[in-house]
Amino acid sequence: MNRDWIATAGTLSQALPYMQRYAGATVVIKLGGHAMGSDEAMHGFARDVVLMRQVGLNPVIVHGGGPMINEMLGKLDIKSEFVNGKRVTDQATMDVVEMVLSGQVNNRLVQAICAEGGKAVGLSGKDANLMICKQTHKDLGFVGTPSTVDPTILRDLHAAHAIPVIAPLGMGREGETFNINGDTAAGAIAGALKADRLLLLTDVEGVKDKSGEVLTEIDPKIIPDLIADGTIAGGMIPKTETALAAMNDGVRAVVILDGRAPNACLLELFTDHGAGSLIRRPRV
Ligand SMILES: Nc1ncnc2c1ncn2[C@@H]1O[C@H](COP(=O)(O)OP(=O)(O)O)[C@@H](O)[C@H]1O
Ligand SMILES: CC(=O)N[C@@H](CCC(=O)OP(=O)(O)O)C(=O)O
Repeated sequence: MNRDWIATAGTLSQALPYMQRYAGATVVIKLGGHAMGSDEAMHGFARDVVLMRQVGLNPVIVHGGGPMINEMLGKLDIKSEFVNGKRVTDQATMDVVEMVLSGQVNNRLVQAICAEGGKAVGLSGKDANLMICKQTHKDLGFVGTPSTVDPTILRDLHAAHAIPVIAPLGMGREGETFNINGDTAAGAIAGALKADRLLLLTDVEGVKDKSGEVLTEIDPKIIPDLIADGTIAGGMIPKTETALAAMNDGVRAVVILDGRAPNACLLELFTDHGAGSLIRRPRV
């Protein structure tokens, strides 16, 4: 039993009503490469996911791995560049991306969740036609945007009490392999599942305003203005755009939070104060 977070949360009695409220809920969690830096962080995350499953939630994990891909490309002396947060992906780069995401990062995360007592099953967007992609933009090469998402396999895995762990890769109609930005993949999967929550775990506490304060709740209507005036920039743009697209597809709420903080997901889901920046339609 994971007791650390109970100490942080205050009391178990505070958490219980939230656990009951979320019983049966689908929660898609995107774990970015920066948030899974150390083995300790990965195992801490794995423990939280196992506890979620034990109290009756249906977690779906989508991972990134940008820093790990960079490291391998560096070793192989392959240069890489990003345009608007997306990696320009030629065939040689695609081969490395697939090897690192499916062969290394996915396997390690599956292993960590299994070691903590969960039944994790690793797959990529290619498995069971989970994500069929179209090319995002010619200039980016093999970068894909999911055009058809079939979440049947994820429902089957939940019925078997398993925890799906997904590498952000997809298949093209011509049999190509596409590299999908991790946030985009998580948003597409959350939308297809009409998830109750999409948690985007990153390396900052949340979305910050101009003065650097974390915005604990954001009305989706103001996000385009925050992007236009430069308050939201860089890697936070795809995250907030993913949040808007996922909510459009029927996801109830999205939270952007610090994945490096201990018990981040549990504190978000099972405490009064939550964590990070909550994006949802204001109640009327
Ligand atoms: N308004 C903002 N609030 C918080 N972070 C922001 C904001 N605008 C830009 N950022 C940047 O976005 C980064 C998160 O995006 P990214 O590095 O792509 O994360 P990840 O690798 O976890 O997917 C933060 O580290 C921060 O530098
Ligand atoms: C198209 C594109 O940019 N794909 C990403 C996929 C991994 C990812 O998203 O990793 P993080 O979440 O750790 O940033 C990449 O090649 O780096």
